[in-house]
Formats: sequence, structure tokens, C-alpha cells
Amino acid sequence: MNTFNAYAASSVLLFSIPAFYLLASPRKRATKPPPKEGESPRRGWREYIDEMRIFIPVLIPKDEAMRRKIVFSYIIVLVCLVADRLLKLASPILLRQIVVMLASDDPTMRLPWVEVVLFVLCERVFSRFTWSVSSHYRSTVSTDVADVFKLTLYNKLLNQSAEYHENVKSGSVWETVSTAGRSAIHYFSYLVLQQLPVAFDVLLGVGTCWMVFDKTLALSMLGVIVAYMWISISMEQTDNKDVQTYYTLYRNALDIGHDTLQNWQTVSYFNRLEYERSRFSEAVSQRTNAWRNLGRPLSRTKITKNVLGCLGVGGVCLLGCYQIRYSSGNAGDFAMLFQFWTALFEPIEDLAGILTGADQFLAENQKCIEILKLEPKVKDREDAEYFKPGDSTIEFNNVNFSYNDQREVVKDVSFKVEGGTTLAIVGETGGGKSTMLKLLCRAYDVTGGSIKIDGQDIRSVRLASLREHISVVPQTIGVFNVSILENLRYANLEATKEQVEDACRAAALHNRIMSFPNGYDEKVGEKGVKLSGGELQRLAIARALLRKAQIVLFDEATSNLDAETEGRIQDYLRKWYKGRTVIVVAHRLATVANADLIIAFKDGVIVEAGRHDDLVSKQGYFFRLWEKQRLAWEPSKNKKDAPEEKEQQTEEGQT
Ligand SMILES: Nc1ncnc2c1ncn2[C@@H]1O[C@H](COP(=O)(O)OP(=O)(O)OP(=O)(O)O)[C@@H](O)[C@H]1O
Repeated sequence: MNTFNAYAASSVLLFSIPAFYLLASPRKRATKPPPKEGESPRRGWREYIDEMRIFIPVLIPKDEAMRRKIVFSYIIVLVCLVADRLLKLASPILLRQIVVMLASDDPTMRLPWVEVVLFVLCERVFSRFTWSVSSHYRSTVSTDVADVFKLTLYNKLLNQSAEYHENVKSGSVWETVSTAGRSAIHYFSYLVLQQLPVAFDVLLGVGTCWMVFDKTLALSMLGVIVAYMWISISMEQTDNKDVQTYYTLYRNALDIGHDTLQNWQTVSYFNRLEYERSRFSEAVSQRTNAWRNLGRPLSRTKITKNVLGCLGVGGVCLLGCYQIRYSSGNAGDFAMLFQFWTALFEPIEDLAGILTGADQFLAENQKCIEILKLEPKVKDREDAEYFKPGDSTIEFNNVNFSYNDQREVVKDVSFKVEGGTTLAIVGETGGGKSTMLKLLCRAYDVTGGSIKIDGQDIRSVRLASLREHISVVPQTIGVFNVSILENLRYANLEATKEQVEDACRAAALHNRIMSFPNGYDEKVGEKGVKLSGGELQRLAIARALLRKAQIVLFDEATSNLDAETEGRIQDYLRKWYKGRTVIVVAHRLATVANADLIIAFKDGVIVEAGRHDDLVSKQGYFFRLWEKQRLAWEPSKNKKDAPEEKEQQTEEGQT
């Protein structure tokens, strides 16, 4: 027994040398500086659980049919898991029995053929069967959950308001959506099916060894497991920074590549192909270097873990040998111990990486988590009602707005547009005209005051019902890379071909479309590159006409058209405006001379308001803009005729 104790003590001592070495690590870490910007703070278990919780609604979706299907698959997988665990327990016990029977001196002892058949069945047949069934259902769950994941993220993104979409880097976001679910399924299957059952294995293994051997060996096993886990987890955390760096660089490379392809035209105009190539290549090689860092085979953590693993496995086996040799036991007991211990230690090595796995998963899915946590800035209130359309009177009451809390873009603006009339907003560039239209559509919510349509505060009505009544021709026209017809029908999915053609005739576009090789079926190209600026504007006007909304907003809708085409469209629009409330933002003042009300806007403030003739006769801000444009059209006129322009000489004020 003395020899046994000496060996037991030396095993424990062997194991504790690296443990002592590692004890210094936590103290070193305590003095580490706080995480830098962009680096995630070190998490505790609670933070891990909190971050992981966000995935639960996706893994167990709300949709009843889908949830039932997924839960059924989970149950089958869990049944297979339990069966697999029981088989893992049965194998060493059968092996022990086989060895005992074979090693027995008793001549009456039968051959252990039943045990051998059962052992082979457990090891080769049943376990493979449970594995096949489990993998089939796992792959079913994976596909279903990946679909739910993609749809959830897509919906989240669609529901975000303008602020999010105007600031987001779309390359990595789209990559997140298209690959969503893959790593989550992989990780959670790994966690639930491989890592967590290890606890069950440990209990079974240690419990059985306690019964077959004694508590010294069982507790030694447990001690080795706990110490190995603790040391490994402490060490592993120091590598997590590399994981975060890798994923940051990975997304950076994606964003650079995506941005460049999106702006290929600019790249080619400025002849920056080589510049972009080297920028992307630099980003990719930074990412690759970070990845190589992750997989370093000789990292301190990996070497130490391997050494510890060998000492742990070896120490317990030695302990078992000496127990068998110097107290009761037989060769079968050793076979069982060896089978248990080596089979157990492998998943324990994996389990020791649980935090690294979690960190890696969270770093890889950082964008996914960000998207799942997103809440739209502009959304329906709980008590929001459907918009009740009236004659479409619009009121701005002391409206204030700023995009970023630093600079007010709209300052205390109040005006009223009676239903069925036309308002024109004119003024210097960057003055906030387009912003006013964005506020009216609730692309953003006002930061002060209120906007009412037919007496209803637009924040108190459902967004979708409000937007159903508004038609917009924006300054930057967005089209899909599909046919002209599909782009036009986007405004009114029910529109007949005749209605589409009528709208295009009104927008002076029909004949042009008919001159294209494929007519209305002609594809417009990415961002509409196959159409001219004027064609795009006319397409946008035709879309607005098809929408048949009561409120129509035109933001520089005809700025790219020649005077004759513009005149033809204006003639039609003037008739079409009847009965609709129209707001037009325009730089060419002649196009809004007939408006019922003109607001001259400067620096976020209304400086003048009235009808065209009144404003001209007032000889103020509007008059100066008007005269400037008139003189530009009549270059022969003596410059001396121009009104006082001194206060107009700012860079921003030149229209
Ligand atoms: N999404 C945004 N985030 C931050 N600032 C913005 C955003 N959009 C516009 N701005 C700023 O708000 C101000 C008003 O912009 P807005 O587009 O409303 O001007 P505008 O009068 O329509 O100009 P223009 O006549 O040139 O179209 C500008 O200074 C602009 O830089």
C-alpha cells in the first residue's frame, strides 16, 4: 500500500507542476488593461448565457408547424444521444467481462462469445445506427433552422428605418444573412450533443470506477478532470482576442470588396483598379494572417494542454494499475478503466475549450447578434391606429429635426398645406428640403414638434397604412435589376399593361421604351445603369402616377430633363395634381411658379412663404434666387440688373 501511495502522490505531483505554473496566469490577467475599442470585454458565464439566449427564438421558432417539426427532430436526436451514452457505458463493462472470462483459470468457464457479440453490436452496430438516425434528424433540423434564421434576419433588416440602412456596411451584413444559421446550428449541436453530455459521461465513468475500484481512484479521476478543465479554461481565454481580431478583419475584407464592386463605375472612371486590387488583397492577407495565428499548432495553450492531458491520462492509469496489483482487481478491471478513461478524456479535452468555442461562436456571429438585437428607430406605437384618409391636409407644427444630435437640420418649421393644393419647397442646397419629405414619410421621426396629416399625428398611425397613401419620386432613384415593366409595376402590383403604358405616356417615356430592343421587357441593369438620368426620372414619375396615392412628393423629379420634355410632363402633371396634395422640391424655380404655396427654405428655417408673384414682388430671398436663374437664362442681360447678391456669396448658398 505504501508503494501505491507513493505512486499516487507522484502522479498528483506530476499533474500539479504545470498547475502551479498556470496559477500565476489569473493574477497576470487581473492587471491587464481594459479591452480596447472594438474588442469585446471578457465575459463571465452570465454574459455568455445572456448573449446565447438571443438565439433561442430562432432555434425554437414561433411558427407552430415549423416548431413542431423542429421539436420532433430534437427529441429523436436526444433519444439517440441517450442510447449512445448507454452504449458507451455498456462497452467497457462488456470488455471487462470478456477479459475476465478469457483470463480465468477455471476450466469450466465458457467462451465469452455472447459478450463478444454484444460488444461488437454495441461498438459497431447499435452506435452506428444511433449515429445515422441522429445525423439524419440533425441535418433536417439544420436546414429548417437555417431557413428560419435567414428569414428572421432578413425581416429584421427590412423592418429597420432609414438611419440603419444609411449607415450600415452592406457587404458583411448580406454575408451574415446568406450564411446565417450554419455556424449556429453547428455550434449548438456541438454544445448540446457533444459537450453537455460529457457531464453525464463523467458521472457514469467516475461512478462505475468507484464501484469497481474504490473512491481514491474515482476521486483522483474527478480531481484530474476538474483541474484539467480549470487550467485549460483559464489558459484558453487568453487566446480569445485572436479570434475577435480574425473576425473583425474577415468582415473588413468583405466590406471593402463589396463596396468596390458596388462602385465599380467610380473605380473605373478614376482608374483605381490597381488601387482597389491592392486594398482588397491587403485586407485579405491581413485576414489570412489572423487565421494562421488562430491555428498555431505550437501555441503555449495547445502544448500545455497536451502535456496536461498526457499526465492526467497516464496518472490515473498508473493509479489503476497499482490498485489492481496491490489490492483486489484483475486485468479486466484495467481494460475497463483504460477504455473508460481514454474515451472520457477526449470529450473532456473538447469540453475544456467550451469558453473558447463560445467566444469563437460569438465573435463569428457578432453581426448576427447585432441584427437580432436591432430595434427600428421608427416603428408603430403599441396603440397605433390605421391612418384614416381625408382630404390630405398636411401640417408641420414647430418641427425640429437633427440626424445626429449635433446639428439641427430642420428648425422650428411650421406650415400648412391644404388638401388638394400644391406646395413648392425651394432654397439653397443642403438647406433641409429633402429632409422635410423624409420626415413626412416617417423615414425619420421628428425630434421636436409634430407632423399631422388630416389631423392625425403621423407617429400615432400605423406606418404601413400611412405610406400606402403617399407616393414619392426621390432625388436618388432606386430601381431593381429587372425589366422596365417589373420596375414600373413595383408601384402598383395590380396595374395592367395598359395602365402602365398610360403612365409612361404621361411621363413622356412610352416611345423611348418602345425603341428599346425588348421594349418593356428590357432589363435596366444594376442601379438602372442602362437608362439615362432623364429616363430614370421619367420611370420614377410613371411609377408615382401608377401608385394613385393622394399625397405625392416630388424631390427634384425633373432636374435631368430637357426643357421641352419637362414642359410636356409638367402640363400633364398639372392636370393630374387636381384633387391631390402635392409637395414639390425644386431648384428650377420656373417649374413651381404655379404652386399654391411656395416656401423658401434656408439653413433649416423658412425664410419666406407665399405665392410666386407675392414673393417676387417682395424682393427678398426668393426674388434673388429667381433673378439669378432668370439671368442665367438670359445671358445677354447686363449683370448690373442683378439684385444685391453679396449675402448670397457663401459657397453653400449658390444655387
Ligand atoms: N442621412 C443623413 N445623415 C446625416 N446628415 C444628413 C443625412 N441626410 C442629409 N444630411 C444632411 O442634412 C442636411 C440637409 O440635407 P437635405 O438633403 O435635406 O438638403 P436639401 O436641401 O434637400 O439639399 P439639395 O438641394 O442639395 O438636395 C445636409 O447638410 C446633409 O448633409
